[in-house]
Amino acid sequence: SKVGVIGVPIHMGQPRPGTEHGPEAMREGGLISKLEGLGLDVEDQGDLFLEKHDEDIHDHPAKNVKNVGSASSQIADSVYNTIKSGRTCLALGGDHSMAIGSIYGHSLAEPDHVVIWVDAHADINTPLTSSSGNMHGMPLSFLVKEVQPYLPDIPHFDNIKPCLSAKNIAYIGLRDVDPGERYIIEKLGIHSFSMTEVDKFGIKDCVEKALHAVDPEGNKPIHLSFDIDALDPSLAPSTGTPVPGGLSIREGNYIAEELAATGRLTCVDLAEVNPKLGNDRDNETTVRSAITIIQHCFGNRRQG
Ligand SMILES: CN[C@](CCCC[B-](O)(O)O)(CCN1CCCCC1)C(=O)O
Ligand SMILES: [Mn+2]
Ligand SMILES: [Mn+2]
Ligand SMILES: [Mn+2]
Repeated sequence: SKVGVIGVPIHMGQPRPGTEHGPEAMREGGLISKLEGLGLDVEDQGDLFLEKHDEDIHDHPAKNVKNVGSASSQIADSVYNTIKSGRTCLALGGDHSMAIGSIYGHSLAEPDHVVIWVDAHADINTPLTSSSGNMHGMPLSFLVKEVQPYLPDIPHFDNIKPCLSAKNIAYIGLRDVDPGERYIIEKLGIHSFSMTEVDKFGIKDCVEKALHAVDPEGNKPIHLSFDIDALDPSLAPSTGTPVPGGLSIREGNYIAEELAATGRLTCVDLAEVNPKLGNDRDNETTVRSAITIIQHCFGNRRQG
């Protein structure tokens, strides 16, 4: 099958420089040849050239809205075009604000797609519920229709429209959720399999329940937004917001294999790899984990 790889060198959604080097780190780790080794037709589109802007709004609760808004439009165009060309899209981050554009672009091509969000965090703060103002903690709030009444005006996001229903999202791996996010998740009934559920039910049941919850008929295109910090920090130390007690590589691989097995995985984000954090060994470990997850999203199976 055909894959289109897009580098998304964005870091403005969070304060720690380095996520803009995530795509190149994954390429240097051999990602493209490993995907080709799976027999895939891989088109590496290189990194998006994200326009740089001087921020013109300084009193907004969200930081860098102009740069993130501009990047989101560019990402959406690129993801849309990739999917419309008949390729599964692989978007390499870059911080998780990249998902605003990747999910919106996916929804333009496949309006009824569902989202599996694998992350230590819920990333659904609004600018008003966020205590940090960092937009990598907000992407889903920009996309979920039911949250819109709670959002303040957000300049520079005119091109991004809410495109998701709460019932079409499921979380796996949560273990650091802010109060405002918890309120939104409960109020909207967003399906959530935190590390508690992973421990309680095991990963097989969590994946099965998550998929059934968002797509009971098993016929919708799937968007996997995978934040590398979903994995245990021992597996992904080079990331900006690590939280102990994360997914094992076996659990991460299992999620990827099961989504791949549906044959409906249409867009994959791999977010929050920051090669500037930690030492070389930490970088290698993190990049290797990211590549392993991606390989299992695209057909590699532990059974052979
Ligand atoms: C949990 N929410 C955080 C982290 C967002 C992580 C984004 B991701 O893309 O990596 O998942 C953290 C907010 N906390 C900061 C420290 C004090 C308590 C709140 C936020 O800044 O909104
Ligand atoms: Mn920078
Ligand atoms: Mn996270
Ligand atoms: Mn995230």
